[in-house]
Amino acid sequence: MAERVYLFDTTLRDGAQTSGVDFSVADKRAMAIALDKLGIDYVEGGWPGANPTDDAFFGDAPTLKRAKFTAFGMTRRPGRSVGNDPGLAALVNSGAPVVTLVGKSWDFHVDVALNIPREENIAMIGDSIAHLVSLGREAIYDAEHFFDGYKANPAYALACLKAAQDAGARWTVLCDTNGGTLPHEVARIVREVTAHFPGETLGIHAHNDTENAVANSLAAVEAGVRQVQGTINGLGERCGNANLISVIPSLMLKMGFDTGLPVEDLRHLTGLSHLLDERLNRAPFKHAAYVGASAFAHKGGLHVSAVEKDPRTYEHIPPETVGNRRRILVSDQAGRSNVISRCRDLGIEVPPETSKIDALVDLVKSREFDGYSYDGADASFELLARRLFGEVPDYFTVTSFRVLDERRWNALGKLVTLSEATIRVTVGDKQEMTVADGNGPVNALDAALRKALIPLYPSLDDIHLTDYKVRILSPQDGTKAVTRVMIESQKANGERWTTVGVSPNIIDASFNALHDVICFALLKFGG
Ligand SMILES: CC(=O)SCCNC(=O)CCNC(=O)[C@H](O)C(C)(C)COP(=O)(O)OP(=O)(O)OC[C@H]1O[C@@H](n2cnc3c(N)ncnc32)[C@H](O)[C@@H]1OP(=O)(O)O
Ligand SMILES: CC(=O)C(=O)O
Repeated sequence: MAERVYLFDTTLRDGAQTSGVDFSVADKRAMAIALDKLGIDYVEGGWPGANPTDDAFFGDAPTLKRAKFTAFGMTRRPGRSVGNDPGLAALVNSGAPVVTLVGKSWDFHVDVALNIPREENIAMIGDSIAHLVSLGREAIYDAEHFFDGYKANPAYALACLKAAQDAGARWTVLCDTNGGTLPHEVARIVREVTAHFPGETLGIHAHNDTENAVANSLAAVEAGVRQVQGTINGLGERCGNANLISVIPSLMLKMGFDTGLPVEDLRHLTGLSHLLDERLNRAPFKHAAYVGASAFAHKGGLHVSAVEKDPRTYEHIPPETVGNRRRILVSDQAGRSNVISRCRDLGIEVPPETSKIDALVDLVKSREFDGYSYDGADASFELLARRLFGEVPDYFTVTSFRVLDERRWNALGKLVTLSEATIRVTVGDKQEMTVADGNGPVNALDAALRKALIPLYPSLDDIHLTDYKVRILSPQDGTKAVTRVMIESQKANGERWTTVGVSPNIIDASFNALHDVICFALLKFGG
């Protein structure tokens, strides 16, 4: 039977120490519930007594069905009794059934950061853990800087662990607080520690300062620890903590451990990772292992050709196992297989003549050479393919446009820049000329184009531009540089699509991308 490894999530505590992260009580509640639903064993909610958010969160703690809700804090202050320590009192009063206490285990830290006798630190650990245990709490000792401490003074580091274990700690967790320990050192030290304490009482808490937090956590489990601490998406102080989104499937699928989660539930990992990004208002990291949009995205022609035959040729696991999906990209690295597969995904019927596919591959490559990028602009790729296959009607022709920008002092004595666009459009035998203002040249052009087209194609009325990105492709050319514009649009029904335009003239590049926005909308949603 597979051995059990316990999962401890500290997204809401160490994750809250990430620069730029500021959880609200509602964020904490949503994440705690999601972590519980996944089946994490311990959910550390924060540090009661440290700030009003954590006080409010613990004051009205979510009811977790499976996970043990955990409070975090530190050992008693030097020179105080446990019964007279406001920090410990806040932890006890939080009502959390489990309390994690951070305490020193590196003699250097005891000397420098606490500046107290080394025996007093050991007493602080033992007294504080015993106090919690006497009050019926499950107590966990996070041995801060354990690996650095063990390298400097193994006897002292082990004595700190012993104090916690003797006092009744359920777990003593070996922390690589500065994140500088490498996997071979973690493996060696954990093996040595398991000669003194059973692995079933030991945990690992790894920081990512050498990009090894996940590797260190897996090495520690391999060497004997049975609890892994980490965060969703690797949040945490400085470079972050071990990313549980990678740790969990690696433990289960690659190392054969039981984490208490059924393998089928790994499919929730991608959603959980995205939920955190949404709460933090961050774009998901495309290249994240297992759950990123690129984790199973195939670009090279040789890869796609083989993946089409059997995905195992270039995929370490089936993407669906973790709730992800395969993506076939089309770019200048593509061959026929990419293009055929992409067309199929987009519901484009692939013509039987290989010459048409070859023509599409050549067209994609030559447009990418000019600066287009179809990797992230599916709508422009679909239009390119369907145009080549003769499937896109001539909805409208823009015979000319003109954009004027004027910077002047207005009647109120304020400096303003005004934009105005004039556009001439032919639709069938009708000709339209419209003029519109905008808060910039692209906005004015967009407004003028819609003004001309909406009376003829009312379905365009509920389309909004949700993102507009400009990239300079030849910075060495200074202001003459070629620019690439990507526009993301959304219809009121929530559908989103991205188009691309390229030109040395930024207005022209924007117009090309806008033109595709409108053509794609007409193709998909009709007039
Ligand atoms: C490795 C880790 O990530 S541990 C978690 C770190 N997380 C945080 O610090 C976030 C939350 N922290 C806070 O809000 C605040 O630091 C508080 C409320 C906990 C404490 O605030 P303050 O009382 O103002 O103390 P401050 O933060 O300046 O310094 C920490 C104090 O704790 C002492 N201390 C540090 N570790 C320990 C420990 N394990 N046991 C007892 N005391 C400790 C320090 O020596 C220092 O004491 P001093 O004030 O006498 O110099
Ligand atoms: C406890 C903790 O966060 C650390 O030692 O890194």
